[in-house]
Amino acid sequence: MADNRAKTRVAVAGLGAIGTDVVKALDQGIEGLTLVAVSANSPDKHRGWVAELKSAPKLVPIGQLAEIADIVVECAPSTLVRSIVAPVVERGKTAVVLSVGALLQNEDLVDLAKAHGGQIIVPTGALIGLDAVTAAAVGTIHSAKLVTRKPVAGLVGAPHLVGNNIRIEGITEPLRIFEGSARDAAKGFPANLNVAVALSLAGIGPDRTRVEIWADPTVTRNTHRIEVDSDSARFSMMIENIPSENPKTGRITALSVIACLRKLRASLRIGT
Ligand SMILES: NC(=O)C1=CN([C@@H]2O[C@H](COP(=O)(O)OP(=O)(O)OC[C@H]3O[C@@H](n4cnc5c(N)ncnc54)[C@H](OP(=O)(O)O)[C@@H]3O)[C@@H](O)[C@H]2O)C=CC1
Ligand SMILES: O=C([O-])CC(=O)C(=O)O
Repeated sequence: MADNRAKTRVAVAGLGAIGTDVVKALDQGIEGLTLVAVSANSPDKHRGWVAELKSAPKLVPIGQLAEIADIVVECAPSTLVRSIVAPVVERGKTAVVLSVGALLQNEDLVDLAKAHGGQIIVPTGALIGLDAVTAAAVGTIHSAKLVTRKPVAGLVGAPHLVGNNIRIEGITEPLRIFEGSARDAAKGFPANLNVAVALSLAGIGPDRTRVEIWADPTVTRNTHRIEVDSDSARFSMMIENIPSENPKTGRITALSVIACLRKLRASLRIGT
C-alpha cells in the first residue's frame, strides 16, 4: 500500500565530518524524510559535491534553514548553536543538536521550544548507553561518571589546556588533564566534551555528573567509559571511537544521527 503522507523536510547546518555523511545518507533515502537545504561556512567548497547528489538540496546561509525545513540538524561549530536552533524551535519545529555542550550556555532554548511546541533532540552521538541512562533517570540515579581518553591530536588547543598552560604535545604516558563536573568540562573542552553534557542531560544534570579527561598517547581511538549507579541498575559501558577526518570527532557520531533520523518516521522503532 502506498504511503501518501507528506515527507518531513530536513536541512543540515554544517558540512564537516558529521554533516557530510548525514547529507549523503538523506540523499540515499531515509523513510519519510526529504533533504531540502544545507549550509556551510564556505559554500563554494561544497557546491560541486552537493550539486552531484541525486536530489540536490539548496545551499543557503543558516538564517534561512528554519523557514525551509521542518527539522534542522545542527552539526556546526558550537558558537552557532543559538543562531541555528532558536529560529527553528520558535516556529514549533525540531532541531537535532550535535554541539550539545553549547546547550548549557543556552538553556533558555529548551524553554523557547516548550513555549512554541518545538523540540530539541540530542542523539547519542559519540557516546553509548543513553537509552539505559534515560531509563534509569525515570527512577533515581545516585551517581554518573564519564572517563574520556583521547589521543593527543584530539585534545590540543582546548581552552582548558591553553588557559592553564598545560602542554600535552610530546607526552609519552597517559596524563589526567581534567577532573570535575560536566558543566566545567564543557567550558574547558567545547569541541571535545559534548558527550559529557549529553550524559548529564540524560541523567542527573551538569553539576552532579563527574568527568575525568585523559590525554593518552597509547590510544588511537576516542574512548568514553560511563559508570552509572541507580535504584534500578548499576552499569558501566565503554565505547572506543575511530576518529573521522576531524580527529576530535568519532566516525560513529554521524551514524548515530542517521540512526536517530531513521527512527523519526520508521514503521518499526527499536530502543528507548
Ligand atoms: N554530540 C556528539 O556526540 C558530538 C558532537 N560533535 C560536535 O558536532 C559539531 C560538528 O562537528 P564536526 O562535523 O566534526 O565539525 P567540522 O569542523 O568537521 O565541521 C563543521 C562544519 O560547520 C560549518 N560551518 C562553520 N561556520 C559556519 C557558518 N557560519 N554557517 C554554516 N556552516 C558553518 C563548516 O563549514 P565549511 O566546511 O565550509 O568550513 C563545516 O562544514 C561540533 O560542535 C562538534 O563538537 C562532534 C562529535 C561528537
Ligand atoms: O568522541 C568523540 O568522537 C567526540 C567527543 O568526545 C565529543 O564531541 O564529545
